[in-house]
Amino acid sequence: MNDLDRLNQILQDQPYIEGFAQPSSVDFSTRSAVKEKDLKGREHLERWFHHLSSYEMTADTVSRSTDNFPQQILDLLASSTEFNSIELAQQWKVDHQKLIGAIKSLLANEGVLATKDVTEKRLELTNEGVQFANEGSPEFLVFQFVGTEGAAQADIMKQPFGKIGMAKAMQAKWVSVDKGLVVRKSTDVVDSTRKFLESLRLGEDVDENQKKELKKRKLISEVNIKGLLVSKGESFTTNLAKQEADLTPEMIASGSWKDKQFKKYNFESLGVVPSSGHLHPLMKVRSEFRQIFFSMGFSEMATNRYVESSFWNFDALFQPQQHPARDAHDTFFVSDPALSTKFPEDYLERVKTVHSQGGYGSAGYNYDWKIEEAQKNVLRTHTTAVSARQLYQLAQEGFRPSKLFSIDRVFRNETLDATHLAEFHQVEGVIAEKNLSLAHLIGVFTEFFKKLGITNLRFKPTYNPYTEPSMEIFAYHQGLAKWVEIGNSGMFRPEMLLPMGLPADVNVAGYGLSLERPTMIKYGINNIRDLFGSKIDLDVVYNTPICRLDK
Ligand SMILES: N[C@@H](Cc1ccccc1)C(=O)O
Repeated sequence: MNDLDRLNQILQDQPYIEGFAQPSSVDFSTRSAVKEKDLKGREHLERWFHHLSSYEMTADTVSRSTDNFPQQILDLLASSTEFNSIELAQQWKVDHQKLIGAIKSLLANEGVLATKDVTEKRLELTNEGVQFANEGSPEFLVFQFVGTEGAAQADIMKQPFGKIGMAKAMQAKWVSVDKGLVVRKSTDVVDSTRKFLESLRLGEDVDENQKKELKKRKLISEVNIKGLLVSKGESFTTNLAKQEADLTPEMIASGSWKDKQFKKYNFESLGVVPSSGHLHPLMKVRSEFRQIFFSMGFSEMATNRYVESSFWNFDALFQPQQHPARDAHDTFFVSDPALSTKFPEDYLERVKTVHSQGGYGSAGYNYDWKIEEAQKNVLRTHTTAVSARQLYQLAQEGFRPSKLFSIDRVFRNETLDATHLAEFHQVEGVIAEKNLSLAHLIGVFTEFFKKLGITNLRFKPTYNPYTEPSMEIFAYHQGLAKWVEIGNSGMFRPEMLLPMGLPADVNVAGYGLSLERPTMIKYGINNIRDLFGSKIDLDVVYNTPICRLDK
């Protein structure tokens, strides 16, 4: 009889072996299973052949498939009164927790099972116990190491098992030492420590004295295992009807609900996490900035104008028309509508004059200022365009001391990299006050950044077309251990303010910073493209904390 015939014979004699899905027909030449859907092909077959050749064909020697656990449990109960889950797990050689899971799933069917909690004391191998069971006890390793030739005690001591192993092997009289040389005293020894550990691991019992010794060596410890004593419930069945989770309109219409079994409500189960909106990290930091501005008496400017004329974005800010920032390399020009047509006429005239001829004590730039250039629409390159409109407005309404801020998007035609995007957010503050000095501005910064937790500021002179003097603001970054630029600032030039109609003794200080940089620092994000833009991972948005505990 060849293997295939043997297998088929067995299948005929014993059509069902617990825990095994059985192949109904086997193509031996390819060793693959055919016709049986729930066979995991080759792997399963291999277990069959292994089984055929090495064991008696009894259910107990087959390690159980967990596929149909609940049904296996019902079948077992049908022919017995009760079982203890801990013992059954051992008998079936399956993970106790998996068995408990299957029992719990059956408990969802009311009355099928009855259970009682049981606790059993078990001996479990400690980590060291597991190691000894796997690799051998240290005393045995020493015995092996010594070999028939003997070994230097110093060499043994260098081994990880050396110290304990030596002591135990001496005690057991397996080895002896003479002038630093360790030799075997016995020819044949048995690593009983390992054997006992292996037995305990398999759930077999060992002699009480041995247990005591292993406990003393901290190789095993007693643990309480919680299990279930399971018996038939008042409506026990081996044939579970599928339980419906939902009562559907169709069931009501057809009346089929009357014959259905419904799952019990589980009031213990956790609810579905409600889905809700999440603030983007940038918006979280923006709201922090807003609160700081509000607490310092600032009011917010309207920033709902992404498309701005060059006039407000550049000209009103005394930025000459040939300035490189106005180049298409740096600025996005809008093609439709390409031009703005409405400007305050006399103000536009005054801006033209201050650029081309000077005035208010300034020599101007002395060039041919063209309205066509000022009309060109751009995506605003800074929120200072918003500030310019607002300051002009302030002059029209009649000057009053004002503290204004804005936080919104700006656009620059940049090469994208880890720290640059073509659109980002600016945080901008503007303070208009009579006889305001640079000292006031520094005072405002100090206060503003203190509220952000940044106390160490330095200033460096810089150039902006619209401010004089201008300063870059630096802060010491503990993490990077260096000074990093955090903002740009300055006192707006009279060439910008006086044409607007602001009184001559009014000074206006302004400062700007990006929203992205502090957000990246606060949330530990290294690449700006992880924070903003089309490639952002939505999980970043879902998972960033509302509240951070900054150091
Ligand atoms: N607009 C400047 C910031 C700034 C605002 C106000 C005054 C001075 C500088 C920038 O884009 O960096």
